[in-house]
Amino acid sequence: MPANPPYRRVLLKASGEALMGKQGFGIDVSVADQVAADIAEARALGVEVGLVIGGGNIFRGVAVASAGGDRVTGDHMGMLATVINSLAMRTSLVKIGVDAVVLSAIAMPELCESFSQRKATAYMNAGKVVIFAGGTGNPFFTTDSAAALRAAEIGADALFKGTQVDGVYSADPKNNPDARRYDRITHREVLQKGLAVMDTAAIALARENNIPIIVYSIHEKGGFGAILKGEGRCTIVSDD
Ligand SMILES: Nc1ncnc2c1ncn2[C@@H]1O[C@H](COP(=O)(O)OP(=O)(O)O)[C@@H](O)[C@H]1O
Ligand SMILES: O=c1ccn([C@@H]2O[C@H](COP(=O)(O)OP(=O)(O)O)[C@@H](O)[C@H]2O)c(=O)[nH]1
Repeated sequence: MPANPPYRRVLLKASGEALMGKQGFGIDVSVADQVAADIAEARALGVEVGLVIGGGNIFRGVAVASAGGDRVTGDHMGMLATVINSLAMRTSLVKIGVDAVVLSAIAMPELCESFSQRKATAYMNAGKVVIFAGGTGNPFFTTDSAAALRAAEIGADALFKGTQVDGVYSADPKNNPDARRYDRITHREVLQKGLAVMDTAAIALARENNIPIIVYSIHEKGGFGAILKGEGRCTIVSDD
């Protein structure tokens, strides 16, 4: 283990879709437990962790819109899905002794505290894992954008995107067997080439705030810790 992992504070965006495991819907507790174990490993390395979890395993707003319904209501439903996932992640973390708190962009005081930047920073300084629920609190955004926003607000050194694939490719690797994986690429190139691993608003916000993005597979057990130790498989998106 290096004496000083290169990142002191990171924001992890974990795919909601990954949380359903092989079930096709909802939460596979064994996946939530694995993500929690990976976060515990990062904490043991001395890295402070903020977490944004998606909602795609339960609901996406576009599903309502494409069925002829109201997109804003659909997005509200999607944001509520992220609260459900956040509560599940808190449970998985607390049960292995990791102190974690959920802060929601949408007030629901009976369930969790409301988000404020000052509260989030104070909890992180105190060593808690802060789980940011409810996305940005606004429709027409995604949890990728929420992750970039919260990363900037808490002064994260890096934004980790734990997703279904192990990095940024020249084309979507799910449909293109010939797609090549990048070890490094700049934010600008990802935007210019239209590489759709993360939404453009999130990449632009990270770029404006000089936050590198590390894309890796959330399914790789111990993958998060390995990258923090400078060993894992990933793509680093950075303008340096
Ligand atoms: N150029 C690319 N490189 C890597 N993945 C890509 C690329 N283009 C599209 N993708 C797809 O983007 C997906 C990740 O984005 P997203 O659906 O937002 O996942 P998440 O559930 O992590 O939010 C990957 O599963 C991959 O299939
Ligand atoms: O700031 C936000 C974040 C999320 N969402 C809604 O919540 C859903 C779930 O989030 P996302 O699709 O980003 O989840 P993931 O792909 O990571 O599972 C989205 O589809 C949107 O409908 C939203 O409206 N505003």
